[in-house]
Amino acid sequence: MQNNDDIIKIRDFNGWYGDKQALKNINLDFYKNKISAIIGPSGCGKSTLLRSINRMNDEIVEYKVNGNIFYEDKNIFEKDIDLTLFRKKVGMVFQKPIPFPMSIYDNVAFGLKIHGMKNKQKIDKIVVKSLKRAALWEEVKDELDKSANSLSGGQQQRLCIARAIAVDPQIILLDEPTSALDPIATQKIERLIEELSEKYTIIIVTHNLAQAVRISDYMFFMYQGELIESGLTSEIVKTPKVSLTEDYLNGRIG
Ligand SMILES: Nc1ncnc2c1ncn2[C@@H]1O[C@H](COP(=O)(O)OP(=O)(O)OP(=O)(O)O)[C@@H](O)[C@H]1O
Repeated sequence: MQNNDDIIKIRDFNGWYGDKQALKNINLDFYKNKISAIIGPSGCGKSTLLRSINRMNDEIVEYKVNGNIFYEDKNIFEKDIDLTLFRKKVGMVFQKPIPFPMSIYDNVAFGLKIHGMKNKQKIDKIVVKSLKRAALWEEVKDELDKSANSLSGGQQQRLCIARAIAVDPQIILLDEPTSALDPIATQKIERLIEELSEKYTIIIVTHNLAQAVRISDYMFFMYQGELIESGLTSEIVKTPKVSLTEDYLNGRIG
């Protein structure tokens, strides 16, 4: 793993919901322009870990952490961090595609306007580019003014990805992005994720082991709040070092 550039470093990291510890002494690196999959059985802490990376869990009052997460060597818990700017760089896509109740165009332009962009031509250009990158352009180019709610679930998820891309992130966090989608839409999103990794760092939480094996470069297997094993997906799948990982891969737990 040493030959890669790390973009996120997590060190001695713990997270609690009230008294319940959800993350236990997590230490790991996520690498630039790679697809990293966080896997493990339900309740093992995958989403909590993902939502800690862009401080999304700050919104949960009883959630407390200690330890450190570094984004490009800057501690994300430092007081002077500009959270809006930080989340622009570390975007997130959720399990259920939830477009804003507005047009397709406005959904993608939304973040740009929030961040103060006013030049209509520039916004138009980025909207088109983002929809193309999210592999949605061909399907929506003649109906940009239509409500985003008129799109199918798979199209809505690609729209949410376009919305995340529009503000020029470095990292895209995806929390079970295909679990509400049918197999064809899932396949499209998987192909898209692979394409996106050329430009972005992708961290995906999935309970779908086959999906993690198909698309990820690195795997992070969690169990009961702990990181049990991590490494190249191809190596972990072939020769897991820890028996718990082997049990999970063989469907004996989870
Ligand atoms: N808002 C919350 N308040 C209290 N406990 C929570 C909260 N969110 C998660 N937990 C608990 O923290 C633990 C880890 O949950 P988390 O959602 O991170 O797991 P997960 O691996 O993503 O699970 P799943 O695959 O089912 O989504 C679980 O025991 C869960 O019940």
